[in-house]
Amino acid sequence: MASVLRQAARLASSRCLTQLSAASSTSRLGASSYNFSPSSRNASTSSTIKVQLDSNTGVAIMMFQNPPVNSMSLDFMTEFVIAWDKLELDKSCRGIILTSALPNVFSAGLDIMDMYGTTPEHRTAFWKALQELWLKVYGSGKIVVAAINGASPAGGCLMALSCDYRIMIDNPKYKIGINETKLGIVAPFWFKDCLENTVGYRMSEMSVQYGILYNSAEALKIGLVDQLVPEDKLISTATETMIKWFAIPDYARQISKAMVRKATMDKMLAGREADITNFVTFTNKDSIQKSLGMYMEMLKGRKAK
Ligand SMILES: CCCCC/C=C\CCCC/C=C/C(=O)SCCNC(=O)CCNC(=O)[C@H](O)C(C)(C)COP(=O)(O)OP(=O)(O)OC[C@H]1O[C@@H](n2cnc3c(N)ncnc32)[C@H](O)[C@@H]1OP(=O)(O)O
Repeated sequence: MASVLRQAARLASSRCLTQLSAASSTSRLGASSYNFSPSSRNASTSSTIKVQLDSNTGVAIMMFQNPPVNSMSLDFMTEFVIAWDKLELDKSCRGIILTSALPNVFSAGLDIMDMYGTTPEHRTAFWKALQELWLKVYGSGKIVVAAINGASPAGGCLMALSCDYRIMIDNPKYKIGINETKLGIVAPFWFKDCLENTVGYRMSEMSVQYGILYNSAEALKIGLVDQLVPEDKLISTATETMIKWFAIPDYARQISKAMVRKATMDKMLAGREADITNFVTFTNKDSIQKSLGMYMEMLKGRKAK
């Protein structure tokens, strides 16, 4: 155990968890001191990411607004990481709620148009941006809660899986899951690892092969999300949940989080270059380009009906 703790302490000062100790101001706020007065809100906005930080509570809400479906394009992910870095450096921020500013969709996942018909250079930058985003969110010392207010397939699901807690609107029309095989593509190992860490080996084995998208009740049943709430209670529940987590001393929680996530993080960090090469090589294939093209056609055709 002592060696695990030493390792975790080393991790806490490593590249991906540099924010851990910086944010370790122990339990400044308990639930009783919660005050969400509008005057205490800081707002910062890029074109696709909107951030509201309440410096009284330490809760930041990061909203995706990349219409029509919050697809994770290179531009979106770049803006996400810039906004994320600002929050990480802000000591008044102890937790981040991820949600969508658009109706009916949390995120449609990776922007297919960034993978379809683009150059290898573009796809390299695209994949690096995705790795960066994931490393930041998954490796954050802050408490991160996903408030899932709509569809959340593939990359959208990965984003939710990278959080500490997932709350979803209780509505059967909203689906979440790792559905890549349905597009004729393969989710990389770290998508699969995040799913497996959350729902277990057997469930992820079925899930990634079939490319299953679960409705909200099914997602709760398998543990893909932690809680379902009515739409009008989503943000208040996410905020209250966050305040409860704030009662745990930051440093102890952060070290514990780092210990639990270390193996998954290390695997990605060690395989980062190979993962980029795999992605670019895989998406260079004619058959994969054809699958992506057909999927886009299907999406557009569905709309035309
Ligand atoms: C062996 C080694 C392997 C290494 C790795 C190699 C391979 C690559 C792995 C890549 C991992 C991929 C991850 C992904 O995230 S892939 C994306 C998966 N996403 C989806 O399947 C979602 C598709 N979209 C939908 O199901 C729906 O759009 C919706 C999110 C449920 C919303 O439905 P609705 O409100 O009805 O909107 P529309 O369907 O009408 O869509 C509106 C417009 O948005 C366009 N759209 C939708 N999704 C995407 C997307 N992901 N990227 C780009 N564009 C998207 C859609 O075509 C419509 O466009 P239009 O208005 O111009 O017609």
